[in-house]
Formats: sequence, C-alpha cells, structure tokens
Amino acid sequence: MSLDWSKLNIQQWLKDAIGSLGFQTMTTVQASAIPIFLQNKDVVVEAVTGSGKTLSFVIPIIEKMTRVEHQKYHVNAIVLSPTRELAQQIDKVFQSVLQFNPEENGIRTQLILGGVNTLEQDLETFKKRNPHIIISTPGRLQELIKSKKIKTTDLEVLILDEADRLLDTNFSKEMDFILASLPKQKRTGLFSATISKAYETLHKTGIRNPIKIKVNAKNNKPKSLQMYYHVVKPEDKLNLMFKILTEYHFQKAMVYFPTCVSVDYYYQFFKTLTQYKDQLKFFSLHGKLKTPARLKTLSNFDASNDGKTILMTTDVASRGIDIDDVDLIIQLDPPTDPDSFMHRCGRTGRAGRFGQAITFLNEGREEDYINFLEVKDVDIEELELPFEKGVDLGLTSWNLQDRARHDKAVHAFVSFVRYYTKHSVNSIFRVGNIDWSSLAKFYGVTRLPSMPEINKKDSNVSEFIGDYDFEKWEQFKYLDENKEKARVDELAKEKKKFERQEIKKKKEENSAWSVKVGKKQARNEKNINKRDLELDMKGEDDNESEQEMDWKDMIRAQKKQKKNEKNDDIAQFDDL
Ligand SMILES: Nc1ncnc2c1ncn2[C@@H]1O[C@H](COP(=O)(O)OP(=O)(O)OP(=O)(O)O)[C@@H](O)[C@H]1O
Repeated sequence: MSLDWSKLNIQQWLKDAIGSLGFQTMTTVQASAIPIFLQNKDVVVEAVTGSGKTLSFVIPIIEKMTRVEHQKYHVNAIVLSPTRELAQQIDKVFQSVLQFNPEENGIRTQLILGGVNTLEQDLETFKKRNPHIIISTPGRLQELIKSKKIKTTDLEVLILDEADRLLDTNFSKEMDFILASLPKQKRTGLFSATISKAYETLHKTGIRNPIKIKVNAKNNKPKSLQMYYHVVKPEDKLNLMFKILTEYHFQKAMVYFPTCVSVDYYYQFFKTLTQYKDQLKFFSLHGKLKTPARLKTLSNFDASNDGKTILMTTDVASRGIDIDDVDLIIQLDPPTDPDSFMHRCGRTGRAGRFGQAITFLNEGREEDYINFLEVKDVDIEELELPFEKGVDLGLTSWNLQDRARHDKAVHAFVSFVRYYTKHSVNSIFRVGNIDWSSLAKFYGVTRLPSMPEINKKDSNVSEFIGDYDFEKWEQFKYLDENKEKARVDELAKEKKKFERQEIKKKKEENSAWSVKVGKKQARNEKNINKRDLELDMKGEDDNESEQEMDWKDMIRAQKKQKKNEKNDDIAQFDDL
C-alpha cells in the first residue's frame, strides 16, 4: 500500500494543500479508505483514535464536490457528528483544506449546530451561502430537513463520524427521520474507532455491500499511547489526582468526571485552592453548559499555552476531540459504556505524539475491570506511583462553611449513584459494592442522602460521616441570609408539626389505655362468670382450694384430656 499522496487520483491543488498543511505521507487508514471512497463505494471504517480518519472523508468529499453541478439550495454532502464540539472541529478541517482552493468561493460548507443560532438564522445563512456541504448534529439537521427549505435530492455523500454513537438508541429518533428523508442513491461512509456495535444497526443507513476497512493496531490502541490503572479508595482519589497533576510533567490534561454536576461542583472547589493557582489552570466543559460557552471553553483550552492546563469534562468530550499537546488523561471513574474507555484515552497519544492515560478503579470489585479490558485485548498496566496519596484538600471543611455547597455535594453524589447504575458491565460495577462512607468523603458529603440504593439500616452504613451528628446537622447554616431564614422557618414549622403530632399521639395512647382497661375489666368479669358456670356444670364442691384454682388450668386440663381421648381414637384407628 502506497502512503504517497501524489498517487491519489485527486486535484493537484488538493495535493498541494495537503503538503502545505504538513501531512507528508498518508496514514494507513487514509491510504486504505480514500482510494476506495473515491471509487464510489460505501465504506465502513474502523481505525484507532488519532489515526487520521477525518481527512479520510474530508479529502474524498472535497474531490467529489469539485465535480458536482451545484444547484441553488441543494446540498451535496452531509457530515454528521454526535457532538457540537466535534462538528465544529470537522468544519475546521474542511476550512483548513479549502483555504487553498484556487477557485474563490468554489466549495462552501455550513456548520449548523443547535443552541448557537435559531433555526431561522441558520436558514437565512443557508440561503445566502448556498453551501455544498453541511456539517451538523442530528437534532438540528432533522429540523432543517423538516423545514423543507433545504433540498437533499442531489445529495452525493453522507458521512456518519463516530457512527456507532450516532446509530445507538440515544439518537434513534433523529437518525431514523434523517435516514428516511435522504435519497437512496448516495455514497455513505461510516467512521469510528469502535464500530463493531454499529454492525447490528447498519441496515438502517441503507448502506449496501459496503467495503469494511479495519486498520488493526497492536492492543487496539495507538502505539504512542500508554495506558495505566490505579486502584484506590474513593476518598483518596482527589488528593491523588492533585498529586499527579502537580508532580507529573505535562502540558494539557483532560480529567473525566462521571457527571455534569460533579464537573460543576469540583470546578467551584478547585477555584478556591489558591495554593495551586500559579501551577494549574482549570477549564470546565460539560453538556449542561450553553453551546457558545462549550465551544468557547474548548477553543480557550486549545489555545492555552501557559503552564499546565486541565480540562475537567464528561463523556461529551470523549470522542473525536483533537487537541494538540494533550498528553495526560485521567479518568476518575471508568465510563458506563466500555467503548467510551478507548475514546477517552484516545484524546492523547494522537498522530504519533506521546501520551499517558490513567484510570482510577475503586478498591474491591472494580479491579475485575482489568481482566475485562484484557479480554477485549486492551493492554493496560498498573501505575506505580513514586509518591503517597497527597494532602487532604479540605473539601469537607470547605463544604461545611455553607450548606448550599453541601446541597451541591449531595446532588453530585446522587448523580454519581445514578451514573453507576447505568454501567453496561453491571457484573463489575454493582451499587451493592459501593463503599458509601468513602464515596461520601470523596464528594465531601457529611450526611448520606435518603435514596433507595442506600440501606441505612445496614449496620455497616453510618448515616453521618466522620464526627458529624444530628445536632451539628441542624445547626449547619446557609451563607445566604434569605436561604438560611427560609431553612430556620421551615425547621421551626416542622418542629411544631412534630410536637403537635406527638401530643396527638399521646392523647390517642391515653384514650386507648382507658379503653383497654375497660375491656380488660369486662373480660375479667366475663371470665369469672364463665368459671362459675363451669364449676356449676361440673357439680364440684365449692371448697376454697377449688375456688383458688385458676379456671384456665382447668380448661387446659380439660383440653389435655380431650386430646388424650382423641389420641386414643387415632391410636385405635391405626391399629385397625
Ligand atoms: N497524514 C497525516 N500525517 C500526519 N498527521 C496527520 C495526518 N492525517 C491526520 N493527521 C493528524 O492526526 C491527528 C488525528 O487525526 P483525526 O482527528 O482525524 O483522528 P481520528 O482518527 O478521527 O481520531 P478519533 O477516533 O479520536 O476521532 C490530527 O491532529 C490530524 O491533523
């Protein structure tokens, strides 16, 4: 296989552009996918992270666009991405090549993302720009097609980048609509580092006899990526992470948190750690932020070049993101989707650059994850740390300064538990195996919340963490005066309600007692009458000893006698 760009059957200006961008030779995936895609075949391409899949579809698309007869408001190529960040990045790759197009305004792209412009604004731009290529996410593309303002009958190419993600159930509504709306006669290309899961849903794309291209890599990872795990107690994770961040040499790190709430929560806390202010610079990126803020954060992180920079993020930035200089990945917890593991690690060690990815595993059952990865042929080594876990960062005491912080901590804690229940490898990640106290310390939670997953009656589970108790809990204040007043008022109301309930309960108990006494008396009288009656019936002498005999004993004796008689009957019956 030739890796020489000049051997490709593409426009000379495209070859020059590639040269100007500094890509001297093709990567293996480019050398195998580009010629086939140019030959009008459908392709399904699987190659490890950072191997250059983007150019594998960008170059053939541009080449095809040089030959189409573009009609007004007709779109000729669509590239879909599961996230807005990735869509923006793909658009940048198109621009980087198209800037060398000698025909000014020759091939036009439009990046269309939900949450940035309104649909009307996007349609307005579409009308003005009249693009050949649209790069979008499924939600907004669906809206565009529904608007009927864009024509897709001339569509030549459809690309699903991170195809397995686009074809999973999360996007099925949008994708079903989009795929049903597009013409059948087109070339389709599916790209991902993990495509095997998508084979089951391939038929949905309408793809026929695709050429499957799989670029095998030793241990299913780029050579330049080193992967490590470290087994740790949840309560030690944060300190250890800071120790790594301060001791390791790196330029940019991405730290994966399980949920958006935890990114927000720890980001607020990390900002207060003034001792690291000059050393570590944090950014936060997650799916609950507004799109413009997300895109800005990512480009600021990309542009940052002073000191060690850390992007605190979630799975929203697990796929496709290509940022130079990211040389360290830390996963505080493994992802719920095992495929995501390689995508997260693959944000470093890209295109031959060296990178390390460290994954923390909770002590106990989670250690089985190593075997699980080995079975999947993922080569991961244990990380030997030359230092201790590091000093306590004071998260709990920071929390105890304001009840609002604790509320947020509980929110993050609860969202983690929900996250944990979503693990697809649920034989390893079992809620029942969580060390609640240690997890609470990791989140700086001093009182475990009430949730069905936590059995507070279990003798191994303590509701209050450390030396915290109910009294301290009641006195725990909000810094915000209004909030605190509302809490105190609410507490007083609850106390009153409780007192009223107690009084009512007591009253009920008292009345119940008099009723009980009455009933007992009545019962006694009845019993006396019964005994008299029985004594009469037996015709026994009314002597004192007999009178003193408890009538119950008599009944018991009678019963015993009857039973014996009955037993005698049975015995006789048996004899027969
Ligand atoms: N032929 C090439 N020579 C050198 N570098 C290249 C070449 N092609 C692409 N690159 C660079 O390699 C990096 C990774 O490329 P790209 O983002 O396309 O990877 P990918 O395979 O799509 O990864 P992922 O699966 O993580 O999305 C980019 O920085 C890109 O500029």
